[in-house]
Amino acid sequence: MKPRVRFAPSPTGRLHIGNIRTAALNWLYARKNRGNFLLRLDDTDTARSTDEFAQAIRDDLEWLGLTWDMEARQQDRTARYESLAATLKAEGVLYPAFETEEELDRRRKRQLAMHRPPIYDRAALKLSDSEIAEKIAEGRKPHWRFRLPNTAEGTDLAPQPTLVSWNDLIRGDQTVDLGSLSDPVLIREDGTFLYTFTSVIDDIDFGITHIVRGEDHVTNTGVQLALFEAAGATPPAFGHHSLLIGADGQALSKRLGALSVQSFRDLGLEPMAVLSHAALVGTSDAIEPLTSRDALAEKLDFAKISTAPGRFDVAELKALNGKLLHMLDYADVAERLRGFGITGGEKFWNAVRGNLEVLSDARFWWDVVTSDIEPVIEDSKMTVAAADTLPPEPWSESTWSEWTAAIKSRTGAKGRALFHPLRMALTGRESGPELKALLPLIGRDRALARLEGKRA
Ligand SMILES: Nc1ncnc2c1ncn2[C@@H]1O[C@H](COP(=O)(O)OP(=O)(O)OP(=O)(O)O)[C@@H](O)[C@H]1O
Repeated sequence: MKPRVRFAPSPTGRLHIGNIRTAALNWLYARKNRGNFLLRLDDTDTARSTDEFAQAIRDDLEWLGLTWDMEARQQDRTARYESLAATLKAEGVLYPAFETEEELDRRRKRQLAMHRPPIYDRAALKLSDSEIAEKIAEGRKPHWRFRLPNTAEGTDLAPQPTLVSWNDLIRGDQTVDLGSLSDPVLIREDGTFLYTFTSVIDDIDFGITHIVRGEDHVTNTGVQLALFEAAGATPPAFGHHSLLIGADGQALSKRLGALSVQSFRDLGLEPMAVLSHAALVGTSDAIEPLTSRDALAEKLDFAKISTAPGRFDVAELKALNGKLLHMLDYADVAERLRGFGITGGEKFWNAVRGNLEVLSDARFWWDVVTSDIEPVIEDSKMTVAAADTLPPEPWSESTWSEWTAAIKSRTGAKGRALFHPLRMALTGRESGPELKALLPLIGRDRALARLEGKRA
């Protein structure tokens, strides 16, 4: 069966590199196995979800080339959630509870003081139908809890150790003890649904075959497996990857806006560099740039994903971007270079591509070869000799070695003493692209003037 996977962000902020890792692993899995990738916007939290964030998520995914075969928004599916909720309420799988946050907090503190685990005591399950009706008549609104299947015959309501296991695609055998958890609230007092519930219904309805997400969801998976069963559905396979943390160990959150895809776009980074980094960080593969999504998909192997948290350093991403640019052919970038006003063609691109961090850096070297710069004369004896021996045009890539051989025999200088003053005079910079490639692009008039210390 073809896999169907999904990426399910809440539209409550801009996607960060950790979210992108989840999106990339799912997308690449679908790609590798010729399956489908769904974008699901988990916007049941209406207070924090916005259309602007939803659109920004689409834009970021498109920029990365992570296209989707179908989109769903949870807000559009309320009728379906309500209908399944009604069934589960009638079956007693969902039950009403009326405690306030303060009351629950008091109980938790009491349990902790008695060295008991602070799990919900199921007091609401003891309410009779008439007590419930009375509270509702008083205008009180219930929230609804999922009765976890963790009691044994004849043990009343006391939770018993109840192990739920699955073979995780990434972490291997996993077990969650439903006996150690509170019955989760799935419907709030205002009637809105919580993620645990809506996510399962959507995964059933959309025929999701593999759920790949961050390990922040491992416990959730135990509960959701029980929910799949309560809804009479076969659960999909699950894989939980480690979370990414920032270089200084900080957690990432959409709400904080740190390390967002937008910030990478603003820096001028290439989508394939971001995608390569997102897919390979925290795996046993070296982080290297790949120029195509298909090549990245071929490399995907859940067995290679480490369970330790991955560290993300933007400096590494920038270095990766530089490596990627070095691999690109002129045809890949020609149009964008023209957009920067660069008309130097393939020769210029091949000369400078190894010295760029982001593509727009090419603009600087374009100015070096076509506009006036301030030369730096470090060693005038050397530059005078260089000006004297500068050969006539036409120039080629061999001009540089012929010319520097002539300067060397005239001055006796070699190595750095020979090359550094020439570089400083010709480019005004300590380092940069190979001069044998730059020199013909700079041209004789400009080179001569710069060697004479003139702005040219
Ligand atoms: N730091 C992270 N590293 C890797 N994956 C992550 C990270 N944070 C979230 N994810 C994954 O991103 C997907 C989308 O999750 P979600 O929308 O809840 O993101 P979030 O960043 O945790 O959001 P928020 O900060 O708004 O709660 C989930 O599958 C989640 O596991």
